[in-house]
Amino acid sequence: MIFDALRKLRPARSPRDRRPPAPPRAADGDVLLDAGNVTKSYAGADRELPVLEGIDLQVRAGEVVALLGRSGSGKSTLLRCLAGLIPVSSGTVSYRGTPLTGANPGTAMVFQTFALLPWLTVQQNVELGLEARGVGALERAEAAVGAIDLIGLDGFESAYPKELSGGMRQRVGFARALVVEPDVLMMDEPFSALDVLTAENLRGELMELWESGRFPTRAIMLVTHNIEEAVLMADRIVVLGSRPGTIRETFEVGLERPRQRNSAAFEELIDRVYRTMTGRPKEPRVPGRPEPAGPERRTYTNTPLPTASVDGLSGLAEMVAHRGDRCDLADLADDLVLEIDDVLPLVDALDLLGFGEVRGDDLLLTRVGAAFAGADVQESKTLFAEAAMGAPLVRLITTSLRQNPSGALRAGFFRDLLAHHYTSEQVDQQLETATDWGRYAELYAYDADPEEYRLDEGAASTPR
Ligand SMILES: Nc1ncnc2c1ncn2[C@@H]1O[C@H](COP(=O)(O)OP(=O)(O)OP(=O)(O)O)[C@@H](O)[C@H]1O
Repeated sequence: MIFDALRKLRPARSPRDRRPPAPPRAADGDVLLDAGNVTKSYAGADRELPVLEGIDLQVRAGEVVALLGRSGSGKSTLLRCLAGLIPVSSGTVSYRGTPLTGANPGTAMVFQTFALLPWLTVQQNVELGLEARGVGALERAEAAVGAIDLIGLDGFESAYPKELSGGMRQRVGFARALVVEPDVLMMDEPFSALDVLTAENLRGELMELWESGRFPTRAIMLVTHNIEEAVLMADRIVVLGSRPGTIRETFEVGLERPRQRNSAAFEELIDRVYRTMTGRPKEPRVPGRPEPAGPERRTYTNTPLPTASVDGLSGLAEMVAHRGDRCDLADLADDLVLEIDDVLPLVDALDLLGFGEVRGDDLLLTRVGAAFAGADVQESKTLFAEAAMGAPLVRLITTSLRQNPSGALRAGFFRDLLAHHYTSEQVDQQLETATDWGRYAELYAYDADPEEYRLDEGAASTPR
């Protein structure tokens, strides 16, 4: 309503207004965004590291599309490619049939961290997007007031971000995106920095606006790591696999709005998505290389260490042991109010160590996993040392140290090896895990100064 009123009020465009004339309103089903065979790589130590591969995705008017995937699967990268904020490495992204050559004129972004300028008031922050497009002061002010009203911020126009709660700051983020009336509103984990109740409230208001038709956008794209949020909000859920990010599965939600969280259909869909995300990903296919005939040997290049501490994975193993060595993963995460992103690396770690495996919806402890969960500290260290030698990076560090006469090696040596295959953030994460695991297993010790691994004194008795 407010935006309708705003449209009527809108003064003639100022001569400085550099915005292209608004395209006609897209009809439901019209393709707004079209990604064709998109790949994206980032520069690594000596080559490009693939993040997205072979992405074909269309976003149509009238729909809410959620992108789900494990941490690092490339969700934000894909969103940024679609918004034209970063260029694709190959393939095309089109907006209303025209390939992008820069920022997408039909999108605006809401960020997890709000991205507000602290020295500007709410009103000035909201006007920013319009100012960049050369919109005149009067029109800017009126449009900002409309967006501020729509998103429930009226009364806060002259407040500075530091005076606002997290929820109100994110409302400013929404108003700033909506004020440009983008065809597609893009949201990168917009609720994940907010407390549960604030997130729930804002999510609900947003969906009410969307359903009421008062929203000035024709489609929404949402990046989230929260399966329930995706099922609550989206018409279509696209699940990305990792390394590189490919579309693993697409779910049509098809549930009536407002969605009933405790309906059987809602829960069934959550379970299906959960299963897709917890199931073992297929080994990444390298273009041009034939599929391996048998299971590929695990190496540090194809099997990264999950970001899971010994304490975390032991805790999960103990909880599964308490439930009879087998439990429904989604139920467990639900009972503990854990995000899937927190659980998955622990599950991956149990799997990599041979302590657990996922079958359908369930996580099972293996025989050795059950023994590990029930062991005293010394036994658990022995079992862990044996299992950790099956983790390629831990084995690499241990055998390299054993073969080095001094029994010591700079962390930089392993950092350099990993940098050929992983981004620097992933290298740091993996070395952190390898340090934690190796120390606990008493395979090796690590000195932060001068960043050096050395064989643990008790290493002679540890497995080869
Ligand atoms: N500018 C960059 N330069 C180099 N590597 C990058 C850059 N941006 C992202 N990456 C890497 O690309 C991979 C995908 O990152 P991206 O943020 O797109 O994933 P994501 O699925 O959104 O992850 P998360 O859920 O953790 O936010 C990660 O390994 C990340 O470290």
